[in-house]
Amino acid sequence: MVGKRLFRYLIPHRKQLLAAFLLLLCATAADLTGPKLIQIFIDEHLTPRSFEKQELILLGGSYLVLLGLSAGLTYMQLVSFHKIALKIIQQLRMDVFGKVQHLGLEFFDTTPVGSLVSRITNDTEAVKDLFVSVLSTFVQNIVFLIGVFAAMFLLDVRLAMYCLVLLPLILALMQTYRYYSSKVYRVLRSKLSQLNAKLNESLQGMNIIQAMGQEKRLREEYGKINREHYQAGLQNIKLNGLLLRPAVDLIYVVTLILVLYFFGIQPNSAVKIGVLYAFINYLERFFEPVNMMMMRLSQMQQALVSAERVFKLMDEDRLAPAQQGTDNPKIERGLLEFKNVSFSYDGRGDVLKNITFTAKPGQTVALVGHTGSGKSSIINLLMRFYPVERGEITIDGAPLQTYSEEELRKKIGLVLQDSFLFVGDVKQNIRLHNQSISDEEIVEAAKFVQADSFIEKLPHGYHEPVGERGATFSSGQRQLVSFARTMALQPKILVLDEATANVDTETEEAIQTALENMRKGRTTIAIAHRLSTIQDADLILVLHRGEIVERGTHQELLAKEGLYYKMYLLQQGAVNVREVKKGSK
Ligand SMILES: Nc1ncnc2c1ncn2[C@@H]1O[C@H](COP(=O)(O)OP(=O)(O)OP(=O)(O)O)[C@@H](O)[C@H]1O
Repeated sequence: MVGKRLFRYLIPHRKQLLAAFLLLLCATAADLTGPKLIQIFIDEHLTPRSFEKQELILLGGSYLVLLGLSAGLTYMQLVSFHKIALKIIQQLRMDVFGKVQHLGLEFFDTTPVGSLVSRITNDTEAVKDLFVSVLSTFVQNIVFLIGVFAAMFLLDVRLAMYCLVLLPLILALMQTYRYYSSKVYRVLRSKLSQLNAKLNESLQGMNIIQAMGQEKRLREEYGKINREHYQAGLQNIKLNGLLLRPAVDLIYVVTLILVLYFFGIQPNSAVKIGVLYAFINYLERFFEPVNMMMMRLSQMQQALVSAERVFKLMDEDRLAPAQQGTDNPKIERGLLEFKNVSFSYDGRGDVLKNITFTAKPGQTVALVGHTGSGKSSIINLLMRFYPVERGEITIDGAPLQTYSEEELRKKIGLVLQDSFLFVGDVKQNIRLHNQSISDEEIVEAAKFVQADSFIEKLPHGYHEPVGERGATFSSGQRQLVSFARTMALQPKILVLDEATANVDTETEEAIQTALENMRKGRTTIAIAHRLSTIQDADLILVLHRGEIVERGTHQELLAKEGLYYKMYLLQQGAVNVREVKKGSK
């Protein structure tokens, strides 16, 4: 199964493969003719003591030419096989990377990032070995073996027939090795994956780890997996040590003794000494490729286990929800409706229950509620990160799932609490490699969200380098850059996960002004953690355990004296609220 799929990757390269194979044949033929020439030298010149100069020059010259030819052809075939192998692996990596990009967030919720990295890098690397060294070694050595056998038959049929018995013995040995080693390799690869996952977790959360003094615990956890990895590695080495070279060597020694006993040491042996020399030479050459193959068998097994893991990832069916139908509606106005939407991440408890609301074009709808009440889940569905299974979400009257990915991403701008910046510079982070956005539009977008003033002050302005995750920028600055990025696309609908905590007053003011500007004229769905920022919202939805328990404007909700009122009270302090209420009456 795995082998078949890997084989499919070879098909586009069949012509190059054939050429490499021919080169290999020629190289092997050149290599194998050597002992034959030496046999002629021993039997026809050395034993009868006939040293005809011209014949000897011819023989010696041919031997040298053969050596040169064999070296040249070997080089060429090696390069050819490696080229094919590298191309295949390049394709495999692209395929698996492409697949991962289309997986749904549902998949990422349950798969450690480190283990994915392990599959895309380590496992494909192991598969590369299969094509780079295993395949060429196997093809080469099988050809070599056939050549050795042919030469043996030409030399002495009887001797060669005896040696044929070796083949099933060696195949049985290979099979036994494969059976045991695949088990060990599976453990080994999964431990490596776990090591990477733990490493990733430790590096990602370094600030928290250091702040909470978790270094020792994580070191211990990492150490535990590392020990298990070592144990599996040790088992593997023992298996290799026992079944690979030593077992083959043993067969070789026994065969050698038998051949010498039956054909060599007998006083009136019918076999000539030159033939015996050449035969033993061939026998040695027979075991050379067998040993090579046995050594590669370990790599092959490792590669097959890795390929199995890579293909499992490629077969993953938790895909990101895709467009359905071919209507290709366009978002023109920004009318957004949730109709009786219920949702569960795990198919057990509902985290959203019967959510129904309408955001008219240009309106701001704010989502408020305690932590875990379902605010982000509403956004996750609206962004089509998860499929809507019960109820319906429509935009401008068309169901969400009928929109193309491109239309959704272009017309719905998302600003998350934790702004993610890519490695590159500020300008690239705003443009995100969208060539339809001009430099002027970038500056315009930055000005629009008040990011311009801080960017201008950076030593390299818009070309200021950005490191991984934008770690050298403050959270407020990251937020402003991500606002500019969103606004550069001029979205029709804005989805905001408000994050104004942890920024200085000046930046907060800039952010608030930016948000106000951004919301103008476009439908906005905003998660508000601080109720003071959404008082002017057209509709406020108060969520509690996945349900909308209250809805209305700020004043209406205060008048109700329900959950919103209590939340507001907590945030503002009791005295202020009473004043606010009095003022509103
Ligand atoms: N990816 C997920 N997989 C499974 N359950 C999830 C996932 N994300 C959230 N939940 C659960 O869904 C519920 C709603 O979470 P959600 O993130 O929507 O709340 P929230 O109101 O946005 O909270 P907060 O204000 O803390 O961000 C919670 O009980 C949470 O445990």
